[in-house]
Amino acid sequence: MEKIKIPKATAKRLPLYYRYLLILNEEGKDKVSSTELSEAVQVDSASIRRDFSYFGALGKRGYGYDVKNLLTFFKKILNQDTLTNVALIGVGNLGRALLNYNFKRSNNIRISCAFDINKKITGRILSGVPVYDMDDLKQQLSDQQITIAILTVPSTAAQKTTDEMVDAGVKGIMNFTPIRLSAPADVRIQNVDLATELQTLIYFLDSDKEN
Ligand SMILES: NC(=O)c1ccc[n+]([C@@H]2O[C@H](COP(=O)([O-])OP(=O)(O)OC[C@H]3O[C@@H](n4cnc5c(N)ncnc54)[C@H](O)[C@@H]3O)[C@@H](O)[C@H]2O)c1
Repeated sequence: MEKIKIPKATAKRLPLYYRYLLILNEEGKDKVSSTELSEAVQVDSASIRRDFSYFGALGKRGYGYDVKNLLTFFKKILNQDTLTNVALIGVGNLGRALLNYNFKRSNNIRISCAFDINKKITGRILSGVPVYDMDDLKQQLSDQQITIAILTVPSTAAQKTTDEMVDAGVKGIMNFTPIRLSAPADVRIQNVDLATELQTLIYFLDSDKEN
């Protein structure tokens, strides 16, 4: 499939659209208007129309969008036809919670291997996922062709493990540690920070009160 260059903000909204379209499809709905989509995913309809315009004329004026067509299209663009295997580094409190969470139910993502340095857990299978020693990182990632990893090690080990992951060919890191990692430019890092998200929420609630 031809790669379409789309703005980052649009790319972020794609999974939202996809999830809602799945629901509509399950309900047996054939078409959806941008207004209906807008209410469901909480994105203004002008943005929705603009987002969809990047993918060509998918909608017809006065008719709305064809749900099945859109689904087929998003499936391809989001790679939902293929299962993506990811690795988890650091099987502590947070790591175990993520292992327990079955990503596959809503997305085609699966944590297929985990790594740790703690000999008490390496060599075991937790929540159906084998936990390997960090010494096996390079070999396992290469064997399983994994280029995406979730990082849940203590902050003191964050940069060291990042260097190891980069050396093992990782190109995308979901970073749960509070450390701002340094990595080569071709490695994408997505930082996840509950505290910041909560602070944003508090900020919005406070400013709602003022208005
Ligand atoms: N982003 C968030 O919202 C959020 C929330 C909670 C925790 N965190 C962060 O997530 C990280 C993990 O937190 P936790 O509570 O699960 O910690 P934890 O101590 O329970 O688990 C860390 C695990 O990493 C392993 N580990 C240590 N050094 C390692 C290394 N060099 N290589 C591989 N594995 C190694 C440990 O053996 C342990 O199993 C911390 O950095 C914490 O600050 C982030």
